[in-house]
Amino acid sequence: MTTIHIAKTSRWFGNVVAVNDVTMDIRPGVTGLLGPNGAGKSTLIHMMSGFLAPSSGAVTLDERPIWRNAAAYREIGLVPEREGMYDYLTGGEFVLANAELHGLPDPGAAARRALDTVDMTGAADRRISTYSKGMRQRVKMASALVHDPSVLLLDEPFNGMDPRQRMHLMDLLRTMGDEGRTVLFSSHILEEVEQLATHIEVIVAGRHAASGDYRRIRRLMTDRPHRYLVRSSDDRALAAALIADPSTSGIEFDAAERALRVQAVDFGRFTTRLPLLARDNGIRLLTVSPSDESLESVFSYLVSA
Ligand SMILES: Nc1ncnc2c1ncn2[C@@H]1O[C@H](COP(=O)(O)OP(=O)(O)OP(=O)(O)O)[C@@H](O)[C@H]1O
Repeated sequence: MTTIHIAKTSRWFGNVVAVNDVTMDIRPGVTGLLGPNGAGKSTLIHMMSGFLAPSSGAVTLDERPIWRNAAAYREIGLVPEREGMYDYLTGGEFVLANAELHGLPDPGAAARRALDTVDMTGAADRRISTYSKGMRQRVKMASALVHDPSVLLLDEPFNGMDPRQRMHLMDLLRTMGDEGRTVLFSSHILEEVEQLATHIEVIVAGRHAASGDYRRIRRLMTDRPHRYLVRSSDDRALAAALIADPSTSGIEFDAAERALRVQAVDFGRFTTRLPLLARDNGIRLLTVSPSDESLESVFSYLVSA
């Protein structure tokens, strides 16, 4: 059972601060590292896997520093986002080369076991250049697992996978988490993280924004104020009715859109109250559309909360 502890850790590149004073623990089981593009997920993962030194703070594996600690590397498997594979090798040769680099006592057996875990035994003798995106991903997984690490870190592993490959990988990661390994994967898609992770850490613009199980993260994301664009048969009367209702905290008329811009207190209350208010006042609703549903706006709300 292994825990990665990230303590007051920052990493900057020149004057770009990629990770800013982050503190979190990654424990056994499956953790999702959720954040929009450029949030600092890869930089954090590279520090956890010993590829990158923190500029300040510390990243440790059961109290031992990871940076420049070969013993720690033996306990960590990394599936990077980018592909650094030799296409002229077969999948089997690639995994075997990794087993040999780790200095394992029986590299052949270790490679066979890892390929079997990811269901690639049948395709192990084919060149990597002939593999689909999902097969390449599985071979990367096998290389990361070849030394039977207690920690598995995966950077955006579901990118470019079809639904079947996605399900297969989810099952595999779930099993590893259930076995007591410490599994962390990054993603910018909430639904993906919800399906798999028992624990979620959210990172935005290099800062740690939230942590908890998916219910807590989902609640944080839906209970925030929402903005809607609303058109109706009588915008003036609707605005008067809405502003008198506790579900609404602000309204303005957008002349260019010929619509109301409504700031709702929270999602659930507004969406139940709006149709009732319209009906009671004899108003027809023509358009109701959320105007700030991008993941970025959700994330920036979390950071400012
Ligand atoms: N080697 C580097 N040199 C300069 N800037 C970097 C370097 N690596 C990362 N950054 C910057 O640090 C920030 C965080 O990048 P990072 O790749 O960690 O984010 P991410 O959440 O993994 O995003 P993505 O999902 O797009 O890869 C970005 O602004 C990025 O441009």
